[in-house]
Amino acid sequence: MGIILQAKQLNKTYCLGKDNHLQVLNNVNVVIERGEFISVMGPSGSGKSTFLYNISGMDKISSGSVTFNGQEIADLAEKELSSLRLNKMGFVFQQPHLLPNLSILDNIILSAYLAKQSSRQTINEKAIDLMKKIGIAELAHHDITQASGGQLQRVAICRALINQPKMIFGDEPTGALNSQSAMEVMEILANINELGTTILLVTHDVKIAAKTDRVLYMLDGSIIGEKRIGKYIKRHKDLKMREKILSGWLTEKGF
Ligand SMILES: Nc1ncnc2c1ncn2[C@@H]1O[C@H](COP(=O)(O)OP(=O)(O)OP(=O)(O)O)[C@@H](O)[C@H]1O
Repeated sequence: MGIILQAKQLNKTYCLGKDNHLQVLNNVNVVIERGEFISVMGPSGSGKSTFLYNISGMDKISSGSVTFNGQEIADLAEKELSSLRLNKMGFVFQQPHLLPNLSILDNIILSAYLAKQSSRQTINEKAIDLMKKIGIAELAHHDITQASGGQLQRVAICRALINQPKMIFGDEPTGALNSQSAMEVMEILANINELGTTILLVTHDVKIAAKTDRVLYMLDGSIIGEKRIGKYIKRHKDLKMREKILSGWLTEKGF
């Protein structure tokens, strides 16, 4: 398998003004193996999103080290970093952030055009294929106003997958969805992970975390514990047991 991402002594401090600094990440160490499906939990304000932005190169670390695919992110020039995010990483946020003047298909293929990896025809075929797998092929030529929240989040997942990333980062990807759509999106992410893509997502929801292999618990900018629950096997009884184990563990942590 091997390591895809490693953070060592990662610190992030925001400057709020003269002599006013806020340390949000505090000596965070983490090793993520290829193919893992990880969730990050913890109270509001504990630093989960900041952690995600700093390990994915979306924000600049203050000190320490983050390596992705063996490459030190802080050593990359802005152009190399953009290329890394475009070609090797996929992002899904709480809101899909789609462009309103483009069709759903064009929203999905835009980053593939920017990546310039394949011809226009190949990209279109790949996008349609992805949309079929994710159950939204009929929406290809629709406007984004013609789709539901759950469908738009599937569009965002297709967009994140179009350049075949090594790893997907999700910041509350199911946070704005009703429980049924949230579970459907989680099934899609679990299937993507089964095919080998590493996934890390931030969530407040035990039901979401119960479908991941390992849960990191963040408090006051540090990872203070982790729970390995292994690969999710799609059996209802098994899921209930995983939720129960996780809930007990989170209660111990004071969540
Ligand atoms: N750009 C910024 N400038 C200054 N402070 C920030 C910035 N971004 C985040 N913070 C602060 O960092 C702390 C951690 O925020 P972060 O969003 O990472 O927490 P979180 O655990 O993801 O919270 P939530 O669960 O509510 O989304 C908070 O105190 C927040 O106010």
